[in-house]
Amino acid sequence: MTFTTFFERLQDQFANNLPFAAYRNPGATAIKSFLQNDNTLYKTTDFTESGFVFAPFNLEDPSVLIPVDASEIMECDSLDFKVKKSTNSTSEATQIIKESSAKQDHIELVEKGVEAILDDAFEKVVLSRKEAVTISEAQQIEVFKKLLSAYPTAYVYIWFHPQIGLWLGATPETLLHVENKQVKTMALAGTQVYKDTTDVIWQEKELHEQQIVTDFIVSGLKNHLESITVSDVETTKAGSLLHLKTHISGRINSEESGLKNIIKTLHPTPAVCGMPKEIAKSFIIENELYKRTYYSGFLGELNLKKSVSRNSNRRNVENNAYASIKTVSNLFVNLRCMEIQNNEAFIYIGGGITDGSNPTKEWEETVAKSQTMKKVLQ
Ligand SMILES: C=C(O[C@@H]1C=C(C(=O)O)C=C[C@H]1O)C(=O)O
Repeated sequence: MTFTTFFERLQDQFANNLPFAAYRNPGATAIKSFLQNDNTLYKTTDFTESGFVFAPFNLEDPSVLIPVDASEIMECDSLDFKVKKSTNSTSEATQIIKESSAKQDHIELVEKGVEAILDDAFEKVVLSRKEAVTISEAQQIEVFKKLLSAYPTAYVYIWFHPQIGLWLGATPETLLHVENKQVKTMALAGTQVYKDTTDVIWQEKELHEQQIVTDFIVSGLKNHLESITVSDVETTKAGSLLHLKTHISGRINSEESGLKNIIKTLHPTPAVCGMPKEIAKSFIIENELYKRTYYSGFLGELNLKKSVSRNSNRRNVENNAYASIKTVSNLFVNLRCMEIQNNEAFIYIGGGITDGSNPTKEWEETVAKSQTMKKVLQ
């Protein structure tokens, strides 16, 4: 399908108020989409269903599914398109007024978090905020094109359900990649602004907050996986930011260790919640000044059947005999994202707090992270 037809179909789906998800995997050129045939709000009950899942931060709230069986699946290539530059409509004056109270509020929230850590309530907590930016209504699907163009190495998506809303993002963080029994994930944390090099020095605070994430993931996965491998920690670039990343992989060791149990063990990881998980989660729900809903939840392909041919040299007919079906889930953490309501975009941004956190610097980190979305709203 051509890029133009693909986007016309997305636009029609949106105009008809029908649910859809469109996305491009990190580093890929194909853009895929699920267009749901009806406007039902389907939910996953145990992550055994097949489709596109959109799950909240708090799994006590429902996870939405666009089922394979109720959808048309389309695909196009993103190689051949250019994005038009448009002018920014946000008034600087309004931005400044909104920012001054937002800054004070976030600093106070972080101070509260640091105090709780010093009181030994927990070791790490990720604290976040929501910021409104005025946009023109016509921009909605155009913003997705801009994200595709600006962030080739991120997982870029647009997701819509008439009963939930419109979300977009360009996230650097994989929650889980599962192919049959093979599982891959990552520990991503620690942030600094990219300044022309990835060869940078990391402070103790960042190394510590990222190590908490690695340790949590590895110890949780030990109950579900065998042959676990953990890479060295590396610096990775996400837009104009740098993070610390460790790759973790292994093989599911028993039938009981299904996707549901692995998701429940990992999500939300200390990259977006904290350590210990449940205490940090309660602190977030009680103290953040808004409800996260789907920010820092996860989304992506759930239990899709994909056929793989074992020998690409054979002719088509024989290929079929050699093809096997694998079950693939490709889930990403919903970060660097926004929710669009009419002519307002709500950007969601947060950062990891430990005993070494400086509240003003944490505010600045959220400002830097907000640029990932603001860049495509200008
Ligand atoms: C919470 C966010 O990002 C997470 C927190 C990070 C940090 O605290 O340094 C870095 C990457 C992400 O794991 C966000 O982007 O909103």
